[in-house]
Amino acid sequence: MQRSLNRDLEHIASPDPVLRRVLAAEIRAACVNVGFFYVKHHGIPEAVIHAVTTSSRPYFSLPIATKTKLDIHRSSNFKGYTALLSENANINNKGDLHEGFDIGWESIDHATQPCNSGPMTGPNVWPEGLPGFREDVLAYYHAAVKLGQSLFPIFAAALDLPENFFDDKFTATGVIMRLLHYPPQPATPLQGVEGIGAHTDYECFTILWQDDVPALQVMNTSGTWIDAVPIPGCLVVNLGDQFARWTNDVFKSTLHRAINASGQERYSIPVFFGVDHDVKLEPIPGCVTKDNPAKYEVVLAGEYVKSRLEATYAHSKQPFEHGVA
Ligand SMILES: O=C(O)CCC(=O)C(=O)O
Ligand SMILES: [Fe+2]
Repeated sequence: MQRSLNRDLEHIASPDPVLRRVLAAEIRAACVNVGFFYVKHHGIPEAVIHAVTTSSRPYFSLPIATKTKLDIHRSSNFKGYTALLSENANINNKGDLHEGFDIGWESIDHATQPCNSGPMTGPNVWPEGLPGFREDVLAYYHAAVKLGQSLFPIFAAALDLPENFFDDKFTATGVIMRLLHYPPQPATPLQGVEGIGAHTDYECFTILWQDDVPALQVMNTSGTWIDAVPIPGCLVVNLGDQFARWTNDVFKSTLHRAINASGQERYSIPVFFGVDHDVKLEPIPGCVTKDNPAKYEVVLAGEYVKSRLEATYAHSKQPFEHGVA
């Protein structure tokens, strides 16, 4: 992915509307043409990133039996551990060569209760014996939520909407965060096994931290895979299908995949920004025109994400349904 797709968020909350409009125009160009961009000056403190990435490694080094105690199939709302090959982002593949740990909204201090996030409502599950793990993961989650909250007004401006358009549609209860670990795999992957198969994301947008091991690839409009190499100090932002449906494909949700052929372990952290579960994804004003007629049926945001998650994990569900695992 070109370095010209690097957006500087320094002025994201500037009181100067001209600076915010310049940023919105740059972000619009990336969203309409590519659906992927890098961000620098994103505001997530280096110490918060360091803590969560340092906590992620010992988590994945836990014995498999410890990790599968919290297997995502034991949860009714997609929380916990996903084992190697248990997710399958591309249904034509055989399973993804990564393992993960998924959480949803939770207050750091237990003081506030999350409001209803619809079908995904439910407590997070936390492994025992890793002091500081929950705190480090939640600190990153909340810092990422703050960044996502600051991006929504810019996306709104990029769509020629009032900057507060998403304010009553995003309370952060639909935000899912994953710690991911990709073991190395051969440079020519076995047929049907990639780190994560070609897919589009399900929510409005994703903020991705990746370590310095390259693996992520994005498909361009000619159907060629382009490397989205890690850039120090930058995060990747990509749009997902909630935004594509809502904007009638004015904003692009682009196919991407990861293949870790580096010979080293790779770690990444995507945070997926879904809007509140009861938001109807009806075409945003201005996105349906004579030349761009409505393409999608109207769906509820939370039901939509739930159905996509169910499809992703369906192929590894059986042993849990029959109580074997
Ligand atoms: O790990 C990565 O670089 C990409 C992860 C991803 O695409 C996803 O989890 O949806
Ligand atoms: Fe993705």
